[in-house]
Amino acid sequence: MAKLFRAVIMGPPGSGKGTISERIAQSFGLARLSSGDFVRENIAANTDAGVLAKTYIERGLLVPDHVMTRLLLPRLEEMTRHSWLMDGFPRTLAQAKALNSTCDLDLVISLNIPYETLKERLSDRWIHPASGRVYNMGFNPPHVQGRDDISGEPLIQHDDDKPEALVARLRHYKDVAKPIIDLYKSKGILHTFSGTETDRIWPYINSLLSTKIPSTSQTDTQRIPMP
Ligand SMILES: Nc1ncnc2c1ncn2[C@H]1C[C@H](O)[C@@H](COP(=O)(O)OP(=O)(O)OP(=O)(O)O)O1
Ligand SMILES: Nc1nc2c(ncn2[C@@H]2O[C@H](COP(=O)(O)OP(=O)(O)O)[C@@H](O)[C@H]2O)c(=O)[nH]1
Repeated sequence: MAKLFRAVIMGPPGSGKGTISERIAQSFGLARLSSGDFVRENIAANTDAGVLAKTYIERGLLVPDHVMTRLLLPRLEEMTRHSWLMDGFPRTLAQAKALNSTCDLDLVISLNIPYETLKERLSDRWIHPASGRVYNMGFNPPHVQGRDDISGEPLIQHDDDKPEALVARLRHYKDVAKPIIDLYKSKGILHTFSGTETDRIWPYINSLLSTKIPSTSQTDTQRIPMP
């Protein structure tokens, strides 16, 4: 069996984690895992962790570490035979340490995008909540305005994507991400990509990953459902 590959993508809100994860999943056939999707699925399914998580998200807070690890680590342990890319976890040093004790990461991608760019992108971000598909009215608009391309269902905007919420979110990201980035740097697995356009960053990520994992066909792409 080919060696398994485990990676994490980090970056502030709007930095392109979701967009780039999707491209990586399509090009390299990794399972794409999103902590935000897991949280939302657990809320929708009314699991114990989901009910608890909802009380924090409603107040605009991050979900506490012990709830996140209870939600995610068992899923990762089930994925012993998959290569995967995780978006949105770890978001704190405690989460990074918990992840460390579950698996060995091969690579961490960190996106470094200027504030003005993040602000512009997020004010124009539209999401299909059920699938997590993300659109931008300029960069990748839906075929029909306000509707998801695949399901035709309505798109929504998150309140915390509004500029007034963004400054606080970015400050928070910088504070909590620094020790995580330092940890991965010290392990020699951190790769940082800077720029204002995903299409210009993507070729560098693509060529880095090409040296680490073999390309597979797009049909191998999977979005992992809830257990
Ligand atoms: N690792 C985590 N730790 C704590 N809370 C989390 C974590 N991942 C997700 N959550 C919670 C809080 C988030 O506001 C919510 C949705 O997450 P997510 O989909 O990643 O959206 P987001 O809007 O916070 O991130 P981004 O804008 O960077 O895509 O779920
Ligand atoms: N204009 C523009 N928008 C982009 C670019 N890359 C991503 N986006 C959009 O910016 C928003 C944030 O991207 P997303 O992948 O959701 O970032 P995340 O919050 O880090 O997961 C989405 O609406 C994307 O469609 C880019 O290069 N240019």
